[in-house]
Amino acid sequence: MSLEFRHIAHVYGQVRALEDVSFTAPAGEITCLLGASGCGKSTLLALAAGMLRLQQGSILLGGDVLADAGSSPPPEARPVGLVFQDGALFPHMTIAANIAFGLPKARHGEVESWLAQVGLAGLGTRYPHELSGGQQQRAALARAMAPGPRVLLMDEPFASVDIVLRRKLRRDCRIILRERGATTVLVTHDPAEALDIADRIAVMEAGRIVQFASPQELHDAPASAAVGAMFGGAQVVAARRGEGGFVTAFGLWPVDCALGPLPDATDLDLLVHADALDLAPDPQGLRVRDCHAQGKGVRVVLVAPDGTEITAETEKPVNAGQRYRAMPQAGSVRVFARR
Ligand SMILES: Nc1ncnc2c1ncn2[C@@H]1O[C@H](COP(=O)(O)OP(=O)(O)OP(=O)(O)O)[C@@H](O)[C@H]1O
Repeated sequence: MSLEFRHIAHVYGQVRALEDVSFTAPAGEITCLLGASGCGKSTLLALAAGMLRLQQGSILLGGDVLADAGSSPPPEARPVGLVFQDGALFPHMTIAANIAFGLPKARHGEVESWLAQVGLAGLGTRYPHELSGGQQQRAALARAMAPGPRVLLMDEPFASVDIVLRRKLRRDCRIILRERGATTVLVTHDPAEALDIADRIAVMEAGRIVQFASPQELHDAPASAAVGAMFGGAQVVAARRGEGGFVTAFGLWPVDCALGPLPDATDLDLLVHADALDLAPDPQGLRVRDCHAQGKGVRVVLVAPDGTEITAETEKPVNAGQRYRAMPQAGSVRVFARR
């Protein structure tokens, strides 16, 4: 069952948290709301959950109105499951009792199979404080999913778990959610997490959706330089269209470094991947500020005379005492009109 947001706007007093947000989380898929702190992700989720009343717009579940400005059913009247950052298990109940909580008595026999599904077989008699953070989150996931909600809303569900376990947990979680066919909306501020778990990503900026696309589409065709820079080592370089190329703080870059059509604008943002920059010694070039071997390659931070920095990735360490020219490879730079 799809979850559709239509023209949602929300204010807290003078603060405009959401402005004309419209998108559809497709049935059975995982949709991530991704954006910096304060962009409105949690507000959107709280509106869907019924923890906030809708002020403007409507939310539809499977094509039927779930809530609008005239009617906003409370959370318990909505067919949605909720998972929050801290898991929020009931501390005085065992894990099994937590999972059984939302189930009718006749279905309590299903608890064991839920424990097994989330990798907690044999731990049902423990209390939440007797589990690790990751185990608690998995129990919270099982508790939210056991009643079979048509929609699952998750706000930073892996935030309290360490980075190694987090990766495993979200991959397990993706498999369980996809197998169950739950329509999921998950809030995160971490682009890597969104890429790892989502079928679709709604990228938010200051209360608006700036792009709604699959991870592949975001990688191949970001809507702006800022969106592109969120994913995978790319950086934004300010430039001006000039005679023979792009005038940047790092020198003149030839037009053939551009990928795809050029926008009809003078002020530009260039999206450049660190590993697409070639460095060549140049006494008039950029100063090396840092050179850090990371195992796979070497990260080199260079500084232009005006203090602007750029990062390159090279195979071998550079000479920190030398100056270098940084030149993007042909066809490696996406060019956007500056907004
Ligand atoms: N109860 C509130 N009263 C006033 N302003 C609020 C309230 N809740 C949120 N805001 C403001 O609304 C905007 C959106 O907040 P929201 O919590 O939805 O963002 P977010 O993207 O989820 O942020 P974070 O990642 O930090 O949780 C922010 O400017 C925030 O300061």
